[in-house]
Amino acid sequence: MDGHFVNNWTFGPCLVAAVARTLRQHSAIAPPICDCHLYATAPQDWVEELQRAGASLFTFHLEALGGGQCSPQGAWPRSESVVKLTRRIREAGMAAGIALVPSTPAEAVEPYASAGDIDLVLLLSVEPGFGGQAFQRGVLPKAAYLRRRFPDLHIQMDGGIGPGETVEAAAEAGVNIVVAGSAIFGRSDERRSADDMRQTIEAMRRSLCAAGQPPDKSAGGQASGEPREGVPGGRCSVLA
Ligand SMILES: O=C(CO)[C@@H](O)[C@H](O)COP(=O)(O)O
Repeated sequence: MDGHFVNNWTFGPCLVAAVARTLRQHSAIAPPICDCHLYATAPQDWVEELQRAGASLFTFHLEALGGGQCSPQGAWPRSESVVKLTRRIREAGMAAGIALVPSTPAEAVEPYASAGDIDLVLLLSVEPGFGGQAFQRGVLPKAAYLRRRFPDLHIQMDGGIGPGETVEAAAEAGVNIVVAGSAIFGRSDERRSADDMRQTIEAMRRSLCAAGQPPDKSAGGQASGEPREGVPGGRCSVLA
């Protein structure tokens, strides 16, 4: 958070570097995932610095680059500045993600997902800026729509998600990565809370597998359904 795109400030590359170092030492996932979601007006200014800091996933807001608007004819553009940024992110060796605030429709990201410009779409399920807000169920149809259109795409959801109803609804809509703040940090049962959410997502992936959507083995999918060629699904992940 840069204090411009949202009215809040979090941290920059120095802390990302410290987190990445800690992840390399302690994460059970090798190589670890260092997921950076930029609430920044100029995400393009941070690519190389975050790559050097150890970021593995760089997600920026489509709205920051003016990409959340459709044409008067109702068409969603594939903006050159967005494509250029996704290329730079990938050339720097990171996965590229596009984030949408709750009011930006899923269609806005379709041109990039269709063209294979991105690895992930992040759907915010709260207004950006602060943790501890209530989950907005209205974003669920966006996830379901994107999952139908792009079975291979990582769909991440962030905001107001915790064990139980919210993670279940997200998983059912096709989300395969959830980000949780208050459901994990500052709780005495943080491990249980994270495990619980992970299990919910994995169980949903398993049932989608059974219905013909097996896991993406290349991404380390853990669902147990028999993989069927050409019918992908996402890796189950909980990021905190
Ligand atoms: O950055 C944001 C919202 O701006 C989110 O990442 C939230 O901070 C997640 O926290 P909870 O909603 O899970 O408390």
